[in-house]
Amino acid sequence: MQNLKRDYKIAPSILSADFARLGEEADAVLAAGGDMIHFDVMDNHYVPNLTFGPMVCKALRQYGITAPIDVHLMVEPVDDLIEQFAEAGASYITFHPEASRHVDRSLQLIESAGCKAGLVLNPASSLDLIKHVVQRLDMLLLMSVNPGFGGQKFIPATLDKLREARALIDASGRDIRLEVDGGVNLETLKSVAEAGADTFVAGSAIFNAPDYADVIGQMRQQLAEV
Ligand SMILES: O=C(CO)[C@H](O)[C@H](O)COP(=O)(O)O
Ligand SMILES: [Fe+2]
Repeated sequence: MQNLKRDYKIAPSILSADFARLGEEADAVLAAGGDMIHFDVMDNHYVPNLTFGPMVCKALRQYGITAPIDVHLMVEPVDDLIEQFAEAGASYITFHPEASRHVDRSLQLIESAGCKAGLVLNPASSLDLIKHVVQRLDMLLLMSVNPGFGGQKFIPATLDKLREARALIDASGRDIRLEVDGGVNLETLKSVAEAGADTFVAGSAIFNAPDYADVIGQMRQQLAEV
């Protein structure tokens, strides 16, 4: 057992929630122990699926959600949506570097809009992509599935990449959250935490369970053992 003593955060992805009752669902996962809402924005262009935009983020804030909202942009281009999401109440805004022509500029736009900034790397994308912008990052999100859909199987090569990312983050001297997204469940969570992640997106593992508090409680239990 390692004792890493990280500040672990669980980020339920509302991609797997009942969209007809989104406010109640967001409330329920937070009451069940979730730390932040993971908000997957898909444009049917960068990824082959279509979800929701800033109006829905704003509606969640107006409904009374005060927890951080972690906006994962799977859109191309990126910049036009940054200000809109900041105004809609986003806390973190992360994007895929391949989807922005000027990655450093997009990161600066997020910071100037008053949000925490992050990059998202697909399974085949190299960690070299963060090398020259690491001092602008508040979050690095490693995809452990190809983006576009919930309920996919965790790609095991992510574990080595997480270990490398953890070393890069520790060497940077910055407080950067290392988030993992895709196929995180009670079978994969512990190995992901041991590999260095501190923030865990889970959609289907939580929303497809009959009792959100029970599954989040089991996740916390596993994290306490890392
Ligand atoms: O970004 C995503 C997909 O592109 C989702 O956040 C992710 O897939 C969560 O779903 P699950 O936990 O069911 O894998
Ligand atoms: Fe996501």
